[in-house]
Amino acid sequence: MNQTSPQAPCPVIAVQDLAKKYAGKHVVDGLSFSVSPGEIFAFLGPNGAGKTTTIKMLTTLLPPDEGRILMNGIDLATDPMEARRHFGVVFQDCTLDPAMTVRENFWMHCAFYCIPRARRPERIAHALALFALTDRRDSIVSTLSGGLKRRVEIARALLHQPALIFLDEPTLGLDPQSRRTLWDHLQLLQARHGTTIFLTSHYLDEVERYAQTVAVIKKGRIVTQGAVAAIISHTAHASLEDSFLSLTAEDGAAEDGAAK
Ligand SMILES: Nc1ncnc2c1ncn2[C@@H]1O[C@H](COP(=O)(O)OP(=O)(O)OP(=O)(O)O)[C@@H](O)[C@H]1O
Repeated sequence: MNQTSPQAPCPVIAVQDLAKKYAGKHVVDGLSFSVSPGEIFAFLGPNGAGKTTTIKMLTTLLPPDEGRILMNGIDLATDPMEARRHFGVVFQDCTLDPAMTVRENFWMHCAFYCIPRARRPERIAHALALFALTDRRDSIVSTLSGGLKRRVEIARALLHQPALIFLDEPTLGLDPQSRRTLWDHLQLLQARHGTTIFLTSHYLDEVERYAQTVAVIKKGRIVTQGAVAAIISHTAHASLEDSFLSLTAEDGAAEDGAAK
């Protein structure tokens, strides 16, 4: 009998001992975790816990003070340009050009990522179809609703066909219908393309319903990580929200506890 166990898939993200200080105080303090291919991974924490700072380091926008980040095996410290081709990112603040059409915004992104001109129409058509935006392709972005803008931003972030997408609070500020539609599209993206989705959210009911794996941080440190069901069961609560509240309780001042 073959004694070798099946090889675990190479993580899309492998983070080891990541740290960042502001004004001499750690806001990210020795994070280690990995994200498997094709999963929806939710990175949770109270306000000010260090989620956005971590995403900025994972997306090469901020250099870590310590630690190592591998993306599909590529070391961000030594080859950030190559690593950038492997991910897309959508931050909380909209970065679309409001005066341009959806298609023009997509074209700009293709140009930025040096996608050959001949391939751009097909890529753009595919991204529009995946997020049910085809009939909005010639709309000026400023005329779109918040939910549509968010879908446009996510679809745009996929034009260079990244294996991984970072979404910082993707459903923040959207009405229930728009949130549900967005999740439907994210699930489609995961099912059809196997895209790994790394997100932050304060909507823990959504995370419980849609994510497979969760890491919870508090004051820059991981307090738990694992499968959603395992965390709920381990903490002996009825919901992820209850588990989260018990895991991050204490002084109740995570928001103000980190350096400003
Ligand atoms: N450029 C900066 N200079 C100094 N302190 C900063 C800077 N950016 C963030 N911080 C501080 O670092 C801490 C972590 O911030 P971060 O934005 O990463 O938290 P977060 O978990 O994303 O919070 P939220 O859920 O509110 O978005 C906070 O105390 C914040 O005030």
